[in-house]
Amino acid sequence: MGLFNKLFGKKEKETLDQGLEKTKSGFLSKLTKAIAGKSSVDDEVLDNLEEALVSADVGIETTVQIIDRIEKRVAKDKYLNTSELNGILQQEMENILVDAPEAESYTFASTLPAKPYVILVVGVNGVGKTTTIGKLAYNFKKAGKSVLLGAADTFRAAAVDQLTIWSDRVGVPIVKQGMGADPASVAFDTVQSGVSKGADVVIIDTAGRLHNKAHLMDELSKIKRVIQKHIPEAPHEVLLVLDGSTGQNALEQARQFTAATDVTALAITKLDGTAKGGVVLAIANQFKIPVKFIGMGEKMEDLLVFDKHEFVDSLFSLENK
Ligand SMILES: Nc1nc2c(ncn2[C@@H]2O[C@H](COP(=O)(O)OP(=O)(O)OP(=O)(O)O)[C@@H](O)[C@H]2O)c(=O)[nH]1
Repeated sequence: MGLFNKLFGKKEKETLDQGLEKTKSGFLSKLTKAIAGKSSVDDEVLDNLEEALVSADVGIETTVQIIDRIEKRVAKDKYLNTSELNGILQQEMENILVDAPEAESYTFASTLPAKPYVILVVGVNGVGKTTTIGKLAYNFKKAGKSVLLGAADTFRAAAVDQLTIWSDRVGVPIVKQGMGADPASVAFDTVQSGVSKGADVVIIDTAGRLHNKAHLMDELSKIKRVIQKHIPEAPHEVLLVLDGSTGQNALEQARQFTAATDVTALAITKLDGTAKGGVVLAIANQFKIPVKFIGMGEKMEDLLVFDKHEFVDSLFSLENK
């Protein structure tokens, strides 16, 4: 994503490097062990690489694909030095990560493809959905955009309260109704207000109850239908928030949400402080949905626009600068 590289400054790289420390400490030590003292890429090297990837929660399926690609590129028993092999592994890990179609790529600062640009945020409770919405609002606002939030998670009073706290903290308006109100009605009001106020970005929070797929599907499609009464092309983004620290469980949530609605992008949170950062590769690869944002901490500044090159590069970098 050339578009994002410009925005990936020293500060972002530091946040990424620090946040991924746990993931890479396990990964890199196994990687080093896999290659150390080897003079050729034999089955043992490949087995050890496989172990390094699985231990970082890249998941069996994706790991096997990466190893297969490496095997195809590297003639068996051919000598490669450590940096050559690292380079190939790094490239193949990047290749696994899907890019958003050019038309759907955006940064906080770039001109958005629609006005208002409507982002519907989905995900189960506790994954960091509200925090991510707050961080998105902060970043868009900082880039000079007007933002409106919609509290369509009306199932729990706490969800509306929490979103209100973020709207105050960031200084952006919020549309809400009473607890138990119809989520679709809140979404309708929010988009209507966004249109009449000329907002650049409308971000709508939804309830993430997973106990019943049919229910989730109905609720999300109803929300979409009412939004489309105002803007037929909206929502422009359905952003699924997943908690990266739950590793393979996040994959299960992705499975359920992608079955219930058309998810267009992923935000993976809580990658700081977990050794399971490789799950980003597993999720992107398995669902072929681009990761657009990653959460690297609880503060407003801790949401990064995902850059696959920088992400993989960080997994391989030995020390924090
Ligand atoms: N370390 C870390 N914590 C995060 C991140 N994102 C969110 N959190 C924390 O995770 C917890 C849950 O976040 P919420 O935003 O409240 O989660 P939610 O999905 O909206 O859940 P409910 O509000 O319960 O519906 C909070 O304590 C956040 O501060 C992140 O990227 N890193």
